[in-house]
Amino acid sequence: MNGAGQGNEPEERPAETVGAGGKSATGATSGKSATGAASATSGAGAGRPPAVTRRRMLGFSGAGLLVGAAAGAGLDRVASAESAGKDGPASAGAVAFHGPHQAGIATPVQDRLHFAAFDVVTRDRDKLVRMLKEWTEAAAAMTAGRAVGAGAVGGPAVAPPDDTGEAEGLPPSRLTLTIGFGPTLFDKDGEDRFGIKAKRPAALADLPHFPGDRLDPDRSGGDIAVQACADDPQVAVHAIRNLARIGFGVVAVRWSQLGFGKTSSTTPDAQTPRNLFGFKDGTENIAGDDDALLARHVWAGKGDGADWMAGGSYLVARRIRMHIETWDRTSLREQEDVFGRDKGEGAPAGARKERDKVVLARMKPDAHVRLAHPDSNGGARILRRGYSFTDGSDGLGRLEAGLFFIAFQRDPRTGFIKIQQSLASDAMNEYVQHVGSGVFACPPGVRKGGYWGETLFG
Ligand SMILES: C=CC1=C(C)c2cc3[nH]c(cc4nc(cc5[nH]c(cc1n2)c(C)c5CCC(=O)O)C(CCC(=O)O)=C4C)c(C)c3C=C
Ligand SMILES: [Fe+2]
Repeated sequence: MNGAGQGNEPEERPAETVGAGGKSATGATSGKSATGAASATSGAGAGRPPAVTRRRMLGFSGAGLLVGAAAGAGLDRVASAESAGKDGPASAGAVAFHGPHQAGIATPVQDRLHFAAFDVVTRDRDKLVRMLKEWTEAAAAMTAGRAVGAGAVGGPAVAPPDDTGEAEGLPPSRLTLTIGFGPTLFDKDGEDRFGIKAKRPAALADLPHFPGDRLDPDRSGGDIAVQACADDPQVAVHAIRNLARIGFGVVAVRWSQLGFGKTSSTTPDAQTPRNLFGFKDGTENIAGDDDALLARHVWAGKGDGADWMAGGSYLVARRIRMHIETWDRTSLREQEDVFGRDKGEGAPAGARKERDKVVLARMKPDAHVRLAHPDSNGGARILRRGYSFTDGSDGLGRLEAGLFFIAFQRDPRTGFIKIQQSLASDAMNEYVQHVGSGVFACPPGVRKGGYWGETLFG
């Protein structure tokens, strides 16, 4: 993966490396940095391995960290030279925030997710835009491994800190923040709260009811969604928490979801991850550096009917409960028939290796892969970026576990909706239930000096 698909330009940022004892490369252990910004060397980061830390890193040129468009070979090399910690070079890297497309779509998938859907609680368009600008500044800082504003301890003692502080001392962890706008932002019960109703893309259609859906309204919808992905859950949670704090009075969290163990990747050369059914998941996903497939199936284009979305993409999220106890009492043969791939290797039915040619006719007619395959859906393809979740148990001795399915596409009507309609006869339906849902228009990437949603509101 070389980041070509993402297209975000490399950024060069000065960075400060901190030793295990909390002593910075400048020799300072606490107090003000060269720019006067405060930095704390104890607390969350104490005792952690040397790493590029998320603190005030301005004005320091001694230990430059090149942050690339994606955590490709070049980035990893620099990160390992400057900042490899116990989690390895990849987790120390930063992913560029600015560029033609938002990061978090075609960029390599990180290990952890914190997804949050917000309701806008004001009717004041100016306030909303102001918040989006503040969010953008905070997002650019956090993804680069810096604290928000004056940081956790850099502001006046009489005011709440600009940054909540729990990510102090942690590396950027490849944090990406991806924003999307839901249908209700444009039109809530017929009301045009922010003067953007006419700009609602036809592709941002409400998802229809699918057979078997048991959607919880408290885990569905939302005016704005933010997908935070990182290799460290604390970094992802810190990002969402700080955006929610900044947005107080303008937005309120409607629902959120934590995820672990990515179930698809955008880097086919890496080992394919497994889902909670124990199967390799993401084998046939769109690769993050496949510019032709991304242009055709993932990025919205200028001629697609909503100019402000050109370079953006549509995110569909589904909280899918997996009845793993039932699954675990199912024979191996039945499990493999359900998917049409074998469990050990991930090979398609009748083949030996994961990447062997798929012959749909060798699969059961109701096999998941057969029904989801482009040949069964008029060529439809989506980029999957889902995560497993477990949210405790349900009081009936069952784990509340499943897949938080996320897919990006150029148009949900010809992407997710088309495929999900085919999956009505999926053998897997006996073992899963869709309990949450959302669809969001993710605008193009942010130019330097711009803000999230500028093409829509500007
Ligand atoms: C509507 C889209 C899809 C939903 C919802 C979905 C749920 C879901 N999938 C798995 C596990 C696997 N899916 C696999 C392949 C696959 N799935 C979809 C779409 C949806 N899945 C597509 C488009 C594909 C690729 C089909 C192809 O081109 O061959 C696989 C096989 C390996 C792979 O290619 O990824 C597995 C395994 C679960 C567990 C799940 C809901 C809980
Ligand atoms: Fe699937």
